[in-house]
Amino acid sequence: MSETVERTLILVKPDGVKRGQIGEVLRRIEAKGYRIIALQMREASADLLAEHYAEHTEKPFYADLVAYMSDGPVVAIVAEGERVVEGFRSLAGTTDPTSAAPGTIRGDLARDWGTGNIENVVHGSDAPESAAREIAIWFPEL
Ligand SMILES: Nc1ncnc2c1ncn2[C@@H]1O[C@H](COP(=O)(O)OP(=O)(O)OP(=O)(O)O)[C@@H](O)[C@H]1O
Repeated sequence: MSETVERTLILVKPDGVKRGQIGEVLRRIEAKGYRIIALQMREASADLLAEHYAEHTEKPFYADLVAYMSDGPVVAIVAEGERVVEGFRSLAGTTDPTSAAPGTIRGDLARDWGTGNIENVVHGSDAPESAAREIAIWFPEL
């Protein structure tokens, strides 16, 4: 890897898997020009989610977040490319799908379903340091 090549951890969350959006998310990652270097479908255990969402375990929405993220399999993806961490956040759009810009994954593929959860189809690491931490959690073999 050259010095500017980064990796990021992307999840297609259970709502995206259930709604048949795996292919569309992969298509957008590849259409942008990032390389998919690892991919797996799995159920996220409570322990894995506690590690992944370590910064949120004390938040009032944490129990609902775990219920949402455990409600079916997720697809974990490692993508690679120059500035891919920032680039995928830009493809994903803002956290709240109602206000996420059209053209983004969340803006185009998600909305508020009245469940009380923010169901927003994808996760993307928010910084190169979190990407390294999250990739080690989901893909310890990498
Ligand atoms: N106030 C909230 N109420 C309910 N769920 C929330 C709330 N804030 C965040 N979440 C859920 O927790 C996830 C992680 O929150 P975070 O603030 O890290 O958002 P994000 O960085 O946009 O999303 P992600 O980390 O999944 O890419 C969100 O994607 C959403 O599913």
